[in-house]
Amino acid sequence: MEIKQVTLHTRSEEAKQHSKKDGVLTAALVCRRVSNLRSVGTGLQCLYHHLCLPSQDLSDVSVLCNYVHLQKLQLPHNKIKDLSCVSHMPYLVILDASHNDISSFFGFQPPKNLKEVNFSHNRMTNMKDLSAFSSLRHLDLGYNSFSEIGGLEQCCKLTNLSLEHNKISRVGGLDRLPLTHLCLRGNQLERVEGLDNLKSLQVLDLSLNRITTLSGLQNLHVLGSINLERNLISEIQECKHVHDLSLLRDLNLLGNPVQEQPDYRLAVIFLLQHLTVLDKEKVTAEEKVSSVNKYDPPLDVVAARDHMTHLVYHLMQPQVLYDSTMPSADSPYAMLVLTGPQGCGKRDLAHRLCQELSEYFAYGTCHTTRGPYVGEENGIDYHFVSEEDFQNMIHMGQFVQTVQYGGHSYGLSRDAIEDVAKEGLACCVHMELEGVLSLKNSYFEPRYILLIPTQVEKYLGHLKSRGVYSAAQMDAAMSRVELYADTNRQRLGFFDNVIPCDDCEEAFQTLRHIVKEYLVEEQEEGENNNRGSPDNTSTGHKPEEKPLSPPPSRSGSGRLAAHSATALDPSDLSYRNYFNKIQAELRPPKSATELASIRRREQLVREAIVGKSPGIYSQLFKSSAQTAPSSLQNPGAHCSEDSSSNESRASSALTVPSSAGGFSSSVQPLDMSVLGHTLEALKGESPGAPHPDTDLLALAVSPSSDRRPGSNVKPILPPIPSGRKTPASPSPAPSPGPSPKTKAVEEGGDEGGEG
Ligand SMILES: Nc1ncnc2c1ncn2[C@@H]1O[C@H](COP(=O)(O)OP(=O)(O)OP(=O)(O)O)[C@@H](O)[C@H]1O
Repeated sequence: MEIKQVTLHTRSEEAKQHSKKDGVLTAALVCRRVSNLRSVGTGLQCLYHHLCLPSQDLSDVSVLCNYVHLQKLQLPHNKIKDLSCVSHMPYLVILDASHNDISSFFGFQPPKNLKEVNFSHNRMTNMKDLSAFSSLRHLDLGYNSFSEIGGLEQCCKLTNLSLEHNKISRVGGLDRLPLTHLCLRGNQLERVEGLDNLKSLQVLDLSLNRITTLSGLQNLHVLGSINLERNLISEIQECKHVHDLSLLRDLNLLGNPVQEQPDYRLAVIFLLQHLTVLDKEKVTAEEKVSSVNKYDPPLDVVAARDHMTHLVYHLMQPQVLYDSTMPSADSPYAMLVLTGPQGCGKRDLAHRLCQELSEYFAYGTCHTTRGPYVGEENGIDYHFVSEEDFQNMIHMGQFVQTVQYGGHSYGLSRDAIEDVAKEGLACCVHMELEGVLSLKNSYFEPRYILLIPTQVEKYLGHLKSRGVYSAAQMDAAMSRVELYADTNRQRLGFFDNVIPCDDCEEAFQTLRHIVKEYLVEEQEEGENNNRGSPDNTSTGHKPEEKPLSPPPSRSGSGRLAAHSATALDPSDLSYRNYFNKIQAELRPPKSATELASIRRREQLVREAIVGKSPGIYSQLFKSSAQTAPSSLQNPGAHCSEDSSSNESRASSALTVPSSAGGFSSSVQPLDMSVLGHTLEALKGESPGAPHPDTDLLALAVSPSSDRRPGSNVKPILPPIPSGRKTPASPSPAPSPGPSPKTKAVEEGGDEGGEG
């Protein structure tokens, strides 16, 4: 057996010597750089089949004419101009001549099995007919100076073609090629054309061009990845051209003007629901859910929205639709909010109140990302959750409001309120001022009671005695007392009552008294409209404690002897009715919105019962003109009650103003218009509304003034409520004479009262 070339030397040294010989490749160097020894012909002879000579400064490789058996030739990063030696290599399969000085396009006789050619980074300008190279599968012609594509028509096996970074302004001549991968990155394309018949195309790179539309891609049904980074696509509606590409998983629109569109990512994710990667970022399950909830909310999400507009849970449950023993179906939830600076004792008071008046109140357990303090119990004091779970809940739209406090997130979930409401009770929660501001912008209308420390030393002592706060935390808490006092001073009626909380027991007695006043007041069915002086400060000195009389049928006395509902039997129907009445009375009268909303909900439930549900996507974008409320774009815009117009109140339902303490909410405001459309679509009563069968995309992507999906469609909003005017609700606790320790607070109250 004869072995023609043997390589036993240190290759790097040899390479250096030969590179100095004017770039002429010698047999000796070849001899040292060949590899892949294999037998040929009769099997009596062995030859090397591969030659690899990168970065050798070679300009003359004519010696290779003698190496007829080469199958793989790699000569990248040299200075080669002439590759005619390849004409003598009939068995060549792979040729890499990238990064050379070659200007002649395929300037050699065709090796009949040539499958892969890399001519990138050369000096070629014109493509010529390659019909003699019919075995070609991979062809890389990137970084040359081609301005036109041509000569590939007969390359019937060509699957991978790269023409990146050339000067191509028009695509043509690729018809019917079996291309699976095509790269036209960095050319001068202004539109997608000439690709229509590439039925096998899976990966398309059109980045770094000047393309303005995705039209031209719609027939590429097996396309899985499109890179359009840094083009000129400016409209989300362009996605309609790739909407039917069911295998599309990866789309890159980075660096396009469309990125500036509001809600760009959610809208694209909604339109292209098969995407797993958008703009090089994985599409998360939360994003998919959020996008569907936003643009095509299922019935339960519509129901959740209704909660925000005071629609009622019970109506969604046909079995309780006409259950008269349930809390009044058309009433919103009752809520009591205790607010005040951290550590002022409001949480203990809330727990105690719920314990003592358990027939009326239950504690609304919030979620938090902070860890439990010693003695705290999960599910009782808080639902202690991870940051990730908290974020997930936000994405799923489960929170009514959230705030950041002391580096942790806190949130009140709809479930927390509903769980209490399902028991037929009013929900008692505690929260910081930012939470109150958030609720004030929602359709919840709780009673707000401010608990405020008036004696610095006592408050500090209390904070210290808890043994859980750092000095910085205590400073932060102390510094916020003035914020609360200021708010009370400057915003008349902002809090329904103010209770000094220096003494816990006294504060509790006052709180209980106030709450009882609420209940008595409501029981008297408006007979007693005098809910106290304009000064909302209460001290617990009760001028007279009014008994809360049970209905006449009830007897006995309990813990709250004069008025205790523990004496009542909750399973007793008359008790329930009595209770419902009180609970209904606790709430302000229904607004026009509530009534309209309730009517729509009833209609929706009726439709649902008879099996009629809105078709998928029927709400998509029909109403999206309103999908980015101003509050979303400008979260601080609605921090003042006074500045909120009715409409902005509606749309900024869950926004936490940033001005008060710099907190912000992560919960997206709800899109009221979606609700309106959903219901109108169901009822078919909206003359201007598109029919559910109307082409989704036509609706979704029509040109719009504000460039929002579907914003061309006039939204139908439910009527905007006037909302309860807090100042109109007088304080239930008559103001006794000022005591010295409440002076600071009362000064504010007096001011307000005079105002
Ligand atoms: N959902 C919420 N929205 C707004 N504020 C909240 C919410 N949940 C809790 N908070 C408030 O965040 C602050 C920090 O809560 P944390 O439970 O850590 O306080 P704390 O040290 O136990 O004090 P406190 O006894 O006042 O609750 C408290 O003032 C609490 O009332």
